[in-house]
Amino acid sequence: MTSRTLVAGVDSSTQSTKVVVCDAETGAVVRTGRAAHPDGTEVDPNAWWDAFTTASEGLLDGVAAIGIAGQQHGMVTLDEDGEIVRPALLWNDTRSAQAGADLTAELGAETWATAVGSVPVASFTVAKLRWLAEHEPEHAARVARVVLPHDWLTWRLTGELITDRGDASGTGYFSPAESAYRTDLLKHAFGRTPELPRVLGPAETAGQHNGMLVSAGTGDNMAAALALELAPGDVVVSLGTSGTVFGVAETAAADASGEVAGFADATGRFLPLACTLNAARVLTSTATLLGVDQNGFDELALAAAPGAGGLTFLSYLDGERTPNLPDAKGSLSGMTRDNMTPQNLARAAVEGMLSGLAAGMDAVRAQGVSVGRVLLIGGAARSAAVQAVAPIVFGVPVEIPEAAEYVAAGAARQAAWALSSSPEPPIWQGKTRLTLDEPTDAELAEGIRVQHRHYEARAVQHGVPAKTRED
Ligand SMILES: Nc1ncnc2c1ncn2[C@@H]1O[C@H](COP(=O)(O)OP(=O)(O)O)[C@@H](O)[C@H]1O
Ligand SMILES: O=C(CO)[C@@H](O)[C@H](O)COP(=O)(O)O
Repeated sequence: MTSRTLVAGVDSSTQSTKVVVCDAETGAVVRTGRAAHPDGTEVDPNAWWDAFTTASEGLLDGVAAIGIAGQQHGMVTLDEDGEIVRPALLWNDTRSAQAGADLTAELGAETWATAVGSVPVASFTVAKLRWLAEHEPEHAARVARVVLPHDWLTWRLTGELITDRGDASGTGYFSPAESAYRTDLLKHAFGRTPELPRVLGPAETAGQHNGMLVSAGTGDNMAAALALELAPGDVVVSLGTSGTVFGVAETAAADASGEVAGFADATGRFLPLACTLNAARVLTSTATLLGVDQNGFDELALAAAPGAGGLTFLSYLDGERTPNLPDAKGSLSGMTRDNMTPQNLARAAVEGMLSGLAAGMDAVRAQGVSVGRVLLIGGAARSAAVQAVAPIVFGVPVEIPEAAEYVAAGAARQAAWALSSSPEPPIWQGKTRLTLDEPTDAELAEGIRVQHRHYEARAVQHGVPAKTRED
């Protein structure tokens, strides 16, 4: 009997760590594990290590290589001794909104987009570092190294300060087009240049851990793209804590409007991406309000007619990133005595959350990404209501890849690639995909999108620009 080679992939995302162990040749999943992260937008990185240890317990025997994918942008600061200076500020922590606005005003949106592919809103590491320099100078003074969540976990495994193009492209001080750090921009934001992790190529090796090869790792969205083997016309919509829309591109994006982040991917190409702060948790919060569980929520939403009787839910429950309204609050509009039902509210939550992503899809499309079909992934893609509403709101065919942890699978595929020393990632067996029913009433579908855009435009018009806020 020939023994098969095993590889592991880790997804250290906002709410949890997931680990998958796969057959390196076929990609077949043989073991999985999971552990929760603490809530909150600032987290001690040691909690991610603990979650990784718990989630991977008993899974890694006989594994030849491992790759780590992580939530993007989080600011992990280390001192001279490698100690954590302060809890990491996560991608969804909006206290750095003013810093992002200031950086944009100081150099101009066009300059940032050209230099690093993105305009620095609150999520970007560069804005968080500016916030640290301004608000916690005693912590800033201790910072000797700045890394991202996946870099920190890779460092814990290997002792090497390593990153990859994909995750580095979310810092705001790395040029995806040039594949090089822009330390001038880091210095501009932070006042000096702490040590940064070395950027590896897609199939390079970061080091070793307990006899396993450790690959470069990457950001969670880049890992999902690697797992899904995106073809031209494929656009992913991921419904986790964040909502993201992205496709693979051959050239770097530079959107000075700031709606699309011009990231690099994990294969040497590019990953234009729009991100919202409000996805799966819009549904869970609304379910809690309605006193139902996820299945009960789906039943309610599916019992309402498309359009939710005219209710429009602008789901900015955690502020918003796209559009850039860090201080926005959610709103429910169009209420009448007739339409205020639990069914319509549940439906409006699904339609509102997905409409925000449809707007992101328009922005990604405007960057030259063709949208032939949507691949829907992430925790909330499991929702029957989401599956019913997504084809209506997106207006293109929607497929649900076979239930799987795509971020962790992408990290595992990267590990298999690093192990193979081949120029291309291994070809893994195609996963089956469920094609969702397409809408029959295009006019109604357009009505939902138009209504959402109307309220979104109003929110943008009345939104408080970061530069006029009082901290
Ligand atoms: N059937 C479902 N309906 C709606 N939401 C769901 C469902 N299953 C899981 N979720 C939600 O998905 C989220 C987790 O998704 P995940 O993609 O793992 O997030 P992240 O990667 O940000 O940690 C949680 O908020 C969870 O409540
Ligand atoms: O900030 C972004 C993308 O730019 C987020 O997508 C984070 O990478 C967090 O991802 P999830 O935990 O929601 O998957």
